[in-house]
Amino acid sequence: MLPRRILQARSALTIFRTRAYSTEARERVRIVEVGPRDGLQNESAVIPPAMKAELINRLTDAGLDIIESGSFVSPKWVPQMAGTPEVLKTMQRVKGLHHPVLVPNLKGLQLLLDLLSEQSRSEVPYTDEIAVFTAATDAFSKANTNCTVAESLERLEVVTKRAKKEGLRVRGYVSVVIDCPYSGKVDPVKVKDVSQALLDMGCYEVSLGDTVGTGNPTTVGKLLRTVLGGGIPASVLAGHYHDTYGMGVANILASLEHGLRTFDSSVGGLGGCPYSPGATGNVATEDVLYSLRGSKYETPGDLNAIAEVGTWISKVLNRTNSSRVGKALEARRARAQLEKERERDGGSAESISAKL
Ligand SMILES: CC(C)(COP(=O)([O-])OP(=O)([O-])OC[C@H]1O[C@@H](n2cnc3c(N)ncnc32)[C@H](O)[C@@H]1OP(=O)([O-])[O-])[C@@H](O)C(=O)NCCC(=O)NCCSC(=O)C[C@@](C)(O)CC(=O)[O-]
Repeated sequence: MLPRRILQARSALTIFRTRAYSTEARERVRIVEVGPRDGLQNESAVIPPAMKAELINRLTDAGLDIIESGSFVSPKWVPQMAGTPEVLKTMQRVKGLHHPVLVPNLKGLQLLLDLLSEQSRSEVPYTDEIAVFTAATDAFSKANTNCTVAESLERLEVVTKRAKKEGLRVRGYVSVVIDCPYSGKVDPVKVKDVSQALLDMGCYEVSLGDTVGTGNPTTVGKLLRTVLGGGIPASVLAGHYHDTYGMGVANILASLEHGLRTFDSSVGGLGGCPYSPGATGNVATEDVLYSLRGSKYETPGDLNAIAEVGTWISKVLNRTNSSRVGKALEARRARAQLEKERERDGGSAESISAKL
């Protein structure tokens, strides 16, 4: 990992380049980095707030501008997300960046508002955005938040209205948009109806969660045709695709064809879902960025720096890096390092291959 100052300079350069390119006809794709929330919530160990803040800082330094940073949910339900207030207080905050946090009910919102009220007006707020979440099936909704979809929508309407009154942006999630681990195939019409309900209550965007990660371009395409055909514009939709079957990138490319321009991803492919047994993490941020390299789409962040974060957090968590691109870049870095050592030490090509 490079020193933070160098990374900061590099991400400033990325931002500069991004601005420079913006006069050309490249279309901007928004990336919502969900590793520090969706990723870490699924680790068997409870991660200390300082390490979560460190992950967020490294992702910020690597040039990502929307980083989901925690949850105000019951610590009895998801102990891994306890300590979110400490995370928000200690992470570096940069004006203009967003750090959405998940809020399931009024109690969670009140805890967040109490925290925000500790700040002076001149400070960069701990966060300016919450994410509310529901599902397309009652079975998943009950497992995740102990209420039916209809009950959750009632609950979230109150939360959304109050949050907006307090000046917060509200993003919505619909889980299990393709398959539900408890009740099987999901009707796309149900996804459309729940998405519409979230938009009607004031969410600025709805993220469609293939929680189980069973979707492919055909099923995701069918879903999007139904949702878009129901009158919801692509500009208010995001794709949140778990990579269980390795279809995350393919589903994003298919979604781009349908007009979506916002995608959730997690560094190193961290994550899963505590209420979806067997589901793996989100599509890796590194894989998404690499898949769009050289295309007409412009993405935030420095791919190499993000890949370094993926390597670092995978080591810290003692898990395999799930990003194919991250692993390939790491192997390339290791090789370059060995070549540098050879040049320095005058070692032979054979000794390098032996080390590799
Ligand atoms: C919604 C509840 C709270 C209902 O859970 P409940 O048990 O019905 O709630 P309750 O109102 O009866 O309260 C039970 C206890 O929790 C406390 N409590 C109640 N609310 C809060 C709160 N906000 N923060 C802290 N504490 C809270 C409350 O005070 C009480 O404490 P006690 O009296 O027992 O000591 C619970 O089910 C819950 O927290 N669920 C969260 C589940 C979760 O975080 N899931 C993962 C995120 S969703 C996801 O990952 C999918 C997504 C978004 O990524 C998209 C995709 O991939 O599909």
